[in-house]
Amino acid sequence: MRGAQGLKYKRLLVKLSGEALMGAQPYGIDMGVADRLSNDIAAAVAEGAEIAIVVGGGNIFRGLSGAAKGMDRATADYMGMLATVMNALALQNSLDHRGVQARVLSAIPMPTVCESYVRPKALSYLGRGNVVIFAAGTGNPFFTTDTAAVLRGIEMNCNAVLKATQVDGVYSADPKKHKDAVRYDQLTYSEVLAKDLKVMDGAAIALARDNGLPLIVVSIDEPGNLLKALRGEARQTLIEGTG
Ligand SMILES: Nc1ncnc2c1ncn2[C@@H]1O[C@H](COP(=O)(O)OP(=O)(O)O)[C@@H](O)[C@H]1O
Ligand SMILES: O=c1ccn([C@@H]2O[C@H](COP(=O)(O)OP(=O)(O)O)[C@@H](O)[C@H]2O)c(=O)[nH]1
Repeated sequence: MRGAQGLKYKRLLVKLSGEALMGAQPYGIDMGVADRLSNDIAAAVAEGAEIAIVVGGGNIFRGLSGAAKGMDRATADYMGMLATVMNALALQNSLDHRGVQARVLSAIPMPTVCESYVRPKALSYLGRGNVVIFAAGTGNPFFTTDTAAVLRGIEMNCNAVLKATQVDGVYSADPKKHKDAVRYDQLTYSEVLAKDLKVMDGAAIALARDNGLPLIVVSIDEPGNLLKALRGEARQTLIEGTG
């Protein structure tokens, strides 16, 4: 039975970093982690939420690392975007096994592998309760999947973008390196940019600010956090507003 009562956000864009899918492994996809994330997504869909996902590719290939080894940055970035497609297919497969219909839409057309991104098609799938997984980032080199998440979040009329990460919010400094870092419950976009808080890249924050799209940063290590975030009950940092 679908009904979105009690949800603060009905339509959410979830950004999953490639590293989230890696689990404790040094590289690649841990299907156990993909399955745990799928359980959270399935629970959210069962509550009537409309879930769109942008997956990263950092567990397989990052353009910047390729460029550091002497590749052309644009070529390396295309390889990074292809890595996101692999992650998207793994996640789709995992959702499929839970009876959740998920569609992979790629910003780089590859018709024998998955569907291509077409905005009205994506909107129609979301309206029908399908999970939509956006692959290949924005389709352009020199961008990140964080920026792709905000872009698709705006295009899909999402109520917010939720960045599912390894920390439980935005801190005054990287909490993995600074034990005394302070966690914020709420920040404005301008504060994140002015303090240079590196939880999402500046292009993504500026795009969200210019379009008034709220950003939520939560930990994915805690099972059930997605549903809590949709209800507005998760331990998180909310980025919105002016000032
Ligand atoms: N000010 C900050 N607040 C929170 N996390 C931060 C901050 N600065 C750096 N980080 C780091 O950013 C990481 C989250 O970014 P994420 O996008 O998940 O990683 P990736 O680099 O794989 O895209 C956290 O694991 C944390 O260690
Ligand atoms: O619009 C985009 C999105 C991603 N990428 C490339 O894909 C890689 C993987 O994405 P990202 O680093 O954002 O993944 P995450 O950190 O979320 O795992 C990046 O390093 C870039 O090389 C790109 O070129 N354009």
